[in-house]
Amino acid sequence: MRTAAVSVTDAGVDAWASERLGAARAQRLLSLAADPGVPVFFGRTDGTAEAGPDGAPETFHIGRRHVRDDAGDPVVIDWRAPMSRPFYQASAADPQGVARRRRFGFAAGELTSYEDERLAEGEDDGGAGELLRAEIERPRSGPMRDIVATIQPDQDDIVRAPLTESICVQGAPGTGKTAVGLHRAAYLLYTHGDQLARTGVLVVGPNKAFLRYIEQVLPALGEVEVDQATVADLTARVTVRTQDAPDVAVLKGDPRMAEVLRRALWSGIRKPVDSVQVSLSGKKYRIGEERLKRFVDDLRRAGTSGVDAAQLVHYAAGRERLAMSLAEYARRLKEAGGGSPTDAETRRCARSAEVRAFCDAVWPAVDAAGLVASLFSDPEVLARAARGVLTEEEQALLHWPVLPRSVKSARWTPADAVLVDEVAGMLERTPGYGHVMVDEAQDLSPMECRAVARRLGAGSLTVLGDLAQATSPWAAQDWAQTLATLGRPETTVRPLTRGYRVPGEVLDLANRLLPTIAPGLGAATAVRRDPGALRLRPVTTLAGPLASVVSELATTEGSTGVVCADAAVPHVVALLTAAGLDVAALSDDGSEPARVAVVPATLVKGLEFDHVVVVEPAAIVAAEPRGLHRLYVVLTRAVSSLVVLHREPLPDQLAG
Ligand SMILES: Nc1ncnc2c1ncn2[C@@H]1O[C@H](COP(=O)(O)OP(=O)(O)OP(=O)(O)O)[C@@H](O)[C@H]1O
Repeated sequence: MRTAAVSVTDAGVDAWASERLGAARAQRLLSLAADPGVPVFFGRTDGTAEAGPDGAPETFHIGRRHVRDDAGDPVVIDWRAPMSRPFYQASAADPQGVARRRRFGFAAGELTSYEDERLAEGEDDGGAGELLRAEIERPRSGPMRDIVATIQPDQDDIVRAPLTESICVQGAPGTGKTAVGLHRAAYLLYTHGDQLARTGVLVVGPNKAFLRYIEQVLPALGEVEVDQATVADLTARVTVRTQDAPDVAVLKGDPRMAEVLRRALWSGIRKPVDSVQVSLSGKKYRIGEERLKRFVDDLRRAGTSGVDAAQLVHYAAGRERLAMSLAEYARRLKEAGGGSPTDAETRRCARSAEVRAFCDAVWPAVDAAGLVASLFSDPEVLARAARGVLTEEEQALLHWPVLPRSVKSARWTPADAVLVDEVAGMLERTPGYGHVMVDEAQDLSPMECRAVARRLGAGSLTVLGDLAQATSPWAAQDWAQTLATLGRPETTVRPLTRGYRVPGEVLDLANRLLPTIAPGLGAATAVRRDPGALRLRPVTTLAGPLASVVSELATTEGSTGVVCADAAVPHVVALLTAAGLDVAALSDDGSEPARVAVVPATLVKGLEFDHVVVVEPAAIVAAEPRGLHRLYVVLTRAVSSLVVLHREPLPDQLAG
């Protein structure tokens, strides 16, 4: 196929055609470029004799993309094609026409092993084969890998759900939520490529370190047309310079703020107090006050009380339509007098100085950041918009203690940026994607959910998260509220319960926190156990034991994360560096993590390391209000081994 693409000859029709052909050929070659580290296929299904044509059993190889032979017949089937489905879904109980399933093991592009399940003879490994274990335990370096070779049936159900279906996946740590979400995006792009190429796919993640970690997965799957962003990226309309205190952040993330902003915006519209004279192709027409009032009222109603949110007239569009209403009215007057003004003349009238001046007076142009700044700067302005919605104490929390010299130079916070974006979304329609995937969704505030919902348009949603890992102060107790605020209240919540990442011994430890942090939420069951995976080490001094553990791990293949309370990061880096170890702190600028990385506890969510050393759990718990939730996240990052070093006693819940 590569040779055929290279040898496409340029018939030399014209320069434009040649250029297009060249671009198409380059694109095709890119899509055919093989990663030498991954095989052309990783699985095979042999059909039962009856299932094949002429009674002969059919054999399919399954791979990352389809491959044809010279005659154009398929030799490898794309994992996303309907024909590949039995590879993922067939079982001894429901063989789906598959007599034997074979999985291949590879290392550095070389075939190293294979594993068979003779489904026709009632034999299947229940998704716990050696190859799955080997794949999970393969040492990690760099970004996240795809799991196409070993997607499990419950995961596959989610990956292949129809595009129109919005899904919320509630899954314990390491159950494959992120992996499943990304594979779903790849599946949807494959299955509905034309539609999604127009509307796009958006992946929303918690921070840059996380996006960096997942960014390679989709290109590795052959999909490149996906935008990846944090909520901060999506709402970057003002320069964020500082953080809010937690109580202020909670208030600014509260959905009541949307009502306050809505009122503030639309209450800026004033009643016309006089008639207006407009000119249309050289003649002047007077429009009476009552008629002007009706124009304004009708448009305001269309902007504030539509039956369907999608039909609401945006503020800026309302302004344009008001100008057009005046011009159209003048046109009708002129026509009644026997004139026949053209569309261009009518539009010119709508842009005329008199009409502009009228619109500026009754329907003033609004700057989103300016509106939020005026609310925070002027208690009276805020009180008018917030009366009956926020208490006086709450209003007081929102006031800026020091007024900024300009809107631009204000000390905006991340929560403010979301509010500014909310206003911008009322001013003008925000372009929406055809599918939006939100990871770590348990941490979004209601106002952040609204920001994501604005990008959703008419599309569908994949929400991934774990209520037990909710560390933000506005954390929800259940998914209903989040899904409603994301604009898809009817979304079904699907649990994933098999833990792939974390060995059973480590998961058992972390699960002891669950009754306290998320009562009622089911614990995951680990697919693997390893007696050596967990070491709890009380110590009297930190420096020596830490250096010796880390230097021991540094000699192993794969990645090591030393996780500690954020404030302890410089100290831990200094201790390890003084011991001659090559370590670096992980930062949130999206740069590549070091092979041995010191990771602030608040940045570790969604990431994983072959080996994790947790330093002083009590300090991690003490650092924030939802510290036990944070500790649960921290304890569930290890693929192969977890060492816990502590001078202070472990939290009571962990003592088993
Ligand atoms: N079917 C699978 N085959 C092989 N590896 C898998 C499979 N499912 C998940 N994994 C691996 O398990 C690890 C955890 O997956 P992932 O990060 O998607 O979990 P998660 O549910 O998002 O976890 P968390 O909530 O802790 O962030 C990853 O290394 C992933 O590649």
